[in-house]
Amino acid sequence: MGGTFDPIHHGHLVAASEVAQSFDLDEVIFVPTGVPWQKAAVSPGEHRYLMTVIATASNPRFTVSRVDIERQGPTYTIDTLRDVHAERPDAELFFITGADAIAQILTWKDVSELWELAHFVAVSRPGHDLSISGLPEGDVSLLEVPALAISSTDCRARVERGDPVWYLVPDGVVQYISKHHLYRSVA
Ligand SMILES: Nc1ncnc2c1ncn2[C@@H]1O[C@H](COP(=O)(O)OP(=O)(O)OP(=O)(O)O)[C@@H](O)[C@H]1O
Ligand SMILES: O=C(O)c1ccc[n+]([C@@H]2O[C@H](COP(=O)([O-])O)[C@@H](O)[C@H]2O)c1
Repeated sequence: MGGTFDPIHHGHLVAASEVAQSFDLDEVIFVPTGVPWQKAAVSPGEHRYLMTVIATASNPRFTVSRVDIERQGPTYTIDTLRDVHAERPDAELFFITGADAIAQILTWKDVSELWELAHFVAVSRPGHDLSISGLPEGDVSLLEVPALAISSTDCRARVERGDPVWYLVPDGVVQYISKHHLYRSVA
């Protein structure tokens, strides 16, 4: 599952867990983006990586990869999938996205080659239509998951305002955000 994870929240974790169960996956690799070229300024990759490690540490099937944060330049999923394939040449790869991301996928780099590298699974997300018009149906699956109306944008805004993010993100991530004074314009 690729994402900016700024910060990782329970919407991400539920989506990953539901896809793992539905598709009988051995492992879900969370891949924090390095430089997400379709997003404005994001927190340093190392913070996003460490929050993702903290959030996933208790699940033996969840792991975190550094391939995107260690690659120079903008992050493209075509490179993510090639790197993960190189590390696990025998694995069948699935790429987990949300309904908002799948709607944008035709704008991604080398989109026509993505389908050869992985099967794409798009999960439902409150406020976004789950549809696949224009995408190769056999290469993309749609999955309804329990609706959690959580976004990283809202979590960041809550921290900035001094509102709690307990229960929106894992406890360890709340503590990490506080310890490193993330998302506050005045530290
Ligand atoms: N609540 C959610 N339910 C289902 N999928 C989600 C949810 N939040 C994020 N996703 C999906 O997880 C992936 C990574 O999301 P990302 O890290 O960009 O989080 P985000 O909450 O969308 O962040 P931001 O608000 O900063 O844009 C994307 O494919 C996104 O669609
Ligand atoms: O390959 C691309 O061009 C591309 C463009 C936008 C997003 N992505 C990937 O989509 C995933 C979700 O991205 P985001 O920015 O919504 O967190 C993440 O793995 C990104 O690297 C990929």
